[in-house]
Amino acid sequence: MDKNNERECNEDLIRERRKCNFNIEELTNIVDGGKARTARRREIQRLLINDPEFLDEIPQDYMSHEDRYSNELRKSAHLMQKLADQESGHDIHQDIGALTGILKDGNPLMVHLSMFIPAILGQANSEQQEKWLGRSLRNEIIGTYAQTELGHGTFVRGLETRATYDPTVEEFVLHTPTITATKWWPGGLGKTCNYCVVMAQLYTQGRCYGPHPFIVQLRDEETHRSLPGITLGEIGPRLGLNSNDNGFLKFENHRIPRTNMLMKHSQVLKDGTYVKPLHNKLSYGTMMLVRVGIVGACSRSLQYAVTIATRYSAVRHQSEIVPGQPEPQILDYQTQQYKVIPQIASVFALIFSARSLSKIQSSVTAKLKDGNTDLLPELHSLSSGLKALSSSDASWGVEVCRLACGGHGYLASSNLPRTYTGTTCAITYEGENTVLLLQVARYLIKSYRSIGKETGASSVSYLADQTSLASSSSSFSNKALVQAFKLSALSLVAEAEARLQKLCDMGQEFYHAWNYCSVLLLKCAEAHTRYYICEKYEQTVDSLKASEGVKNVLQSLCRLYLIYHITLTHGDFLKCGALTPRNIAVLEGEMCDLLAVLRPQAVSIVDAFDIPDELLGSTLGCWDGNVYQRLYDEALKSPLNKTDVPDAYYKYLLPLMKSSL
Ligand SMILES: CCCCCCCC/C=C\CCCCCC(=O)SCCNC(=O)CCNC(=O)[C@H](O)C(C)(C)COP(=O)(O)OP(=O)(O)OC[C@H]1O[C@@H](n2cnc3c(N)ncnc32)[C@H](O)[C@@H]1OP(=O)(O)O
Ligand SMILES: Cc1cc2nc3c(=O)[nH]c(=O)nc-3n(C[C@H](O)[C@H](O)[C@H](O)COP(=O)(O)OP(=O)(O)OC[C@H]3O[C@@H](n4cnc5c(N)ncnc54)[C@H](O)[C@@H]3O)c2cc1C
Repeated sequence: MDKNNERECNEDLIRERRKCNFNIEELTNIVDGGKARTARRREIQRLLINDPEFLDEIPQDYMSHEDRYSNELRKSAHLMQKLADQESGHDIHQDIGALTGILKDGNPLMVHLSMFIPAILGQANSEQQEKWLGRSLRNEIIGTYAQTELGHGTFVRGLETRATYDPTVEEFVLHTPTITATKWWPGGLGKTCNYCVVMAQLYTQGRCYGPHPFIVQLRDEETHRSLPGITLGEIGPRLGLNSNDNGFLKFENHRIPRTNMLMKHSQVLKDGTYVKPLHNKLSYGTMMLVRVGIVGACSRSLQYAVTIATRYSAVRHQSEIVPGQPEPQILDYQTQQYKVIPQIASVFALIFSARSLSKIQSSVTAKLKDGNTDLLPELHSLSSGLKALSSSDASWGVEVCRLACGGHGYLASSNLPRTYTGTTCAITYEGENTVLLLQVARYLIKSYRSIGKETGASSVSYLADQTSLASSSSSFSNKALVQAFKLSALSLVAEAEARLQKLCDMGQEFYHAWNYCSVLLLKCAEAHTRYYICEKYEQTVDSLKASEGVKNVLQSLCRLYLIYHITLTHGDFLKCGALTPRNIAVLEGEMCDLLAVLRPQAVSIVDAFDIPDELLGSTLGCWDGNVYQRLYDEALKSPLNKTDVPDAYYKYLLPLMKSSL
C-alpha cells in the first residue's frame, strides 16, 4: 500500500491524518528503541512480506487441524531458513518483535527459539554449548522446553519425572512413574521436535536434589521416529495457538549420558557426587528470561489490537450525537475514546517498562558471570510482576479493542479474536499470574520486614519511606501522581504485613496466615508493580529528548495512563489518604479532557506503530480504511459460499422440512 497515495484512502482517515501535530517517524523510532532498530525491523518485515511463501492458500480458519499445523510448519521452516541466510552479527532474539504477525497462530518452532536455545545458553556449560548450541542455532536439531506435567505446572518442586543417576554406567535413567508425571503442553513437542530440555527431579546417591534441566534426544535424527522408551503425541485443540503441536511425553526408563544434565550451575560428578549451584533457583533461569521477553511481546499484541480498533473507530459511523445530524465517527463518542485511547497509553507503559526490565536483566546477568547472585531475587520479583501485569493488561486491552469494534470485531477476519487468544495464553504460561504475583508479595513482605538492612534492591527501597504514609499531596503534577501510586503500594504492603503479623500473634502458622491474607497480598503485588510501571513511564517521558510535538503527545498519554489507573483502583488511594474524594473527582474530569486532547492524534499515534497491513492481517484495521469491501471479500472466501445450496441441506434440512408433510 502506498501511504502517500491519498486517493486510495478512506476520507475519514485522510482527515484524521491531516490533524497530526507531531513527527510520526520520530515516535516510531521511540517505539522501536532508536532509528537503527526501526531500520532493522523494516528490513526484516520487507523481506517477509514480499515473500509469497508466507501467503496462505486459504484462510487458516478453513483449514483442518493437520493442514494448519503443516502450513504453519512450512512457513516457520521457511522463516528460520530466511533468518539464517541473513548476514551474521544479528541477535535473532532481538529480531523476534519484527516477526509478530507473520506466523499467525502459534508456530511450532516458537519454543525452540524462545526457550530451547535460551535454555542451552543459560544452563549448559561451555562443553555442552559446544555440542548443542551451534546445532540448534543452525536448526540441525529442533528442541522444546518440557517442564509442565499433567499433574503439576505451577509447583515446579512437585514435578514427578525422575532422572536417577546410575554411576556404574555414568547414565541418568529418565522415568515417568505415574500418569500425572506425563509431560504436557510443551510447544512443538508433539510432532516437531527431536530434542528437548526436560526438567526432572534429580536423584543421586539415594537423595533427591529437586528439579534440574537435562537435554534429551526424543526422535531419530534420520527417520524422525520416537526413540525406544519414549512416547510422544499432540494434546489436541486449544482456545488458540492451534497451529502449534503442543505435546505430551512419557519416559520408560530411558537412559541418557551423565553429560546430558545441563551443568552450568550444578553438576553430578562421575561417582554421583552432587555439586550444588551458587543459588538454588538458578535452574529456573530460562523461565525468568522468557518472562522478561513476554512483557515486550504483550506490548506488541496490544499495538496490533489498538491499531485495528483506532482506525476502525475513525472509519465507522453510527447513531447520532446531535439529533438529526449526520452519523458521527464512533471515535467521537467519549465512551469509545475511553475504550481505545487508554490502550494506546498502555502500549507505551509496557514498552518503557519492558526496556527498563531488560536493562536490569542484563546487569544481573553480568553480575552472575562474576558469581554474584545478590540481585536475583529483585529480578525474579520484577520479571514476575511485570509478566503478570503486562499479560493481564494486554489481554484485557485486546478484548476491549474487540468490543470497541462491535460485531465486526467478533469476526476472525478482524484478527482481533486471534490476537486475543494469542495474548491471554500469556496469563497462564510461563508462571500463572496469580502465582507469580504471590511471589512478588513474598518479596515485598520480606523486604518490608528487613527495612534498614541494605540489600541494593532499588525497586523496593521506597518501603522504607514511612514518613510519606502520612502525607497527601495537593499538587497534581505527573510526579505527584506517581507519588500517590507509591503511597498506595506502601500502605497496602504495610496493611498486609500487619494483618499477617496479627494472625501469627493470634497463634496461626505463618503459611495459614499467608493463605488467609492472599487476596490482599495479590493487591499489594499489583499496586507495587503498577507503581513501578508508572514511575518508569513518567521518568522516561520526562527525560526524553524529543521534539515538542512528540513530547506533548507522550506527556498526555502518560498522564492519561496515571489517571486512568488511579480511577480504576481509586479506593486504594482514598483508603491511604494519598488522594481525597475531591481529588479523584477532579482527576476524573481531567481524564475526559485528556481523551478530547488525544482524540485528534489517535490515528497518527497508531500509525506510528508502523505495522504493515500484511502483518496486521485485519479487515478492520488496514491503513487505507477500506473496511467494508474487505469484509465482503473475506466473507466470499468461506467454503460454504462455493455452492448456493450446500450438501448438508439435502442431507439434513430437506428431510426435516418434509417430515411433517
Ligand atoms: C528470549 C526471548 C523470549 C521472547 C519471548 C516471546 C514470547 C514467548 C512466547 C512463547 C514461549 C512461552 C511458552 C510457554 C512456556 C512455559 O510455560 S514453560 C513452563 C513455565 N512454568 C512456570 O513458569 C512455573 C511457575 N512456577 C515457578 O516458577 C515456581 O514453582 C515458583 C517460583 C512459583 C515457586 O518456586 P519454588 O521452588 O516452590 O519456590 P518457593 O518455595 O515459592 O520460593 C523459595 C525462594 O525462591 C525464590 N525464587 C523462586 N523462583 C526464583 C527465581 N526464578 N529466581 C530467584 N529466586 C526465585 C522465591 O522468591 C523464594 O525466595 P525467599 O525464600 O527468599 O522468599
Ligand atoms: C499455550 C500454552 C503453552 C504452554 N507451553 C509450555 C511449554 O512450552 N513448556 C512447558 O513446560 N509448559 C508449557 N505450558 C504450561 C504452563 O506453563 C502451565 O500451564 C502454567 O505454568 C500453569 O500451570 P498449571 O497449568 O499447572 O496451572 P495450575 O497451577 O493448576 O493453576 C490452576 C489454578 O490454581 C491456582 N493456583 C495454583 N497454585 C497456586 C498457589 N500456590 N497459590 C494460589 N493459587 C494457586 C492458579 O492461580 C490457577 O487459578 C503452556 C501452557 C499454555 C496454556
